[in-house]
Amino acid sequence: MMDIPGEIAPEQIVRLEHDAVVVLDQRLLPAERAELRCRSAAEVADAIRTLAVRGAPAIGVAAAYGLALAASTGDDVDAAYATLAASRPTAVNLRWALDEMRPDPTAARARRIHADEVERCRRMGAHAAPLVPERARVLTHCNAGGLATGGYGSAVGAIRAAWEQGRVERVWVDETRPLLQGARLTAFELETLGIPHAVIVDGAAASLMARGEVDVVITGADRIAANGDTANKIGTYGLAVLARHHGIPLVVVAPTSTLDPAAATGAEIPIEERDPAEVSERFPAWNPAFDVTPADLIAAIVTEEGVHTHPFAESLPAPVRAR
Ligand SMILES: CSC[C@H]1O[C@H](OP(=O)(O)O)[C@H](O)[C@@H]1O
Repeated sequence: MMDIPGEIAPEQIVRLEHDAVVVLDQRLLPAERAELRCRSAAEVADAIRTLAVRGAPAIGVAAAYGLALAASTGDDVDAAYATLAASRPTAVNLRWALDEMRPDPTAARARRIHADEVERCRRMGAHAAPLVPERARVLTHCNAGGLATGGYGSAVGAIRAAWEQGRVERVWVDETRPLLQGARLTAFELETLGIPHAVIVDGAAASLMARGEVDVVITGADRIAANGDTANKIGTYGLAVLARHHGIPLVVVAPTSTLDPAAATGAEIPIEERDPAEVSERFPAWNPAFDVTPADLIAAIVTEEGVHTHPFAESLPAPVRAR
């Protein structure tokens, strides 16, 4: 794999030290690179809740480190588990990672979970790249890069792998209101990777598609139900409807730690509602952080196990077990 100058290493995104879980504070990127030291599971939960660390796999990894920290400092592990599990409701990776850690809440197991998530991203990138047409103009939403997965990235990992195969002409980056994960984080990562890109306001995606400027839409996910219904950042469903209208494939890239076989359909996926002040300091607002895209609007779901197509209830693999 090519080393990319300036790429943020997995241990810079989130790591466990002897007395703290250290996260790169993504709220300050790209203007400032500052670390946040979380000295308890409660402080890790706060970092997840405030999106200092965010992205489904990355919050799972941070929670795994938080449980290992609690165990190493003699704190009540069950209480730490509950505190971390309650930090954000939608990304199933959070509960998956905590469940993987619970029988053996050690630093070594948490680090294994982190390393495995990054390796899954590399495998997903390799599976997804051939789905990207030659000279593709790719549209992506929110941030599903290394910052969101603890390294390499899921949707951005797929874009990176396709770029390295010469398949990408440019990337349209939805700014992704209200917290601008696209404009702040995805654009930053693509700049670091040297991949041509342009930030657009979320409302511009429709016109780009109508002008024939988009060949494929690639996103990450926060929870995928057994039938393939997919929860992702708010606005993804609208993109899916637009893509279907314009005959453009939507490809979801997510590790098996994002699969939730206990949710039969998207109706069972809890959707986080965040502080309306993130949308408007002055006026009333409604601020759901995610929406659900029905499986029939998704062309393919790519996990580290491969490319899965309809019917997803039969093609999706079981969630992975930590090694
Ligand atoms: C690869 S998971 C990224 C996923 O998480 C983001 O949400 P948030 O920034 O609120 O954690 C968004 O839904 C991304 O697609």
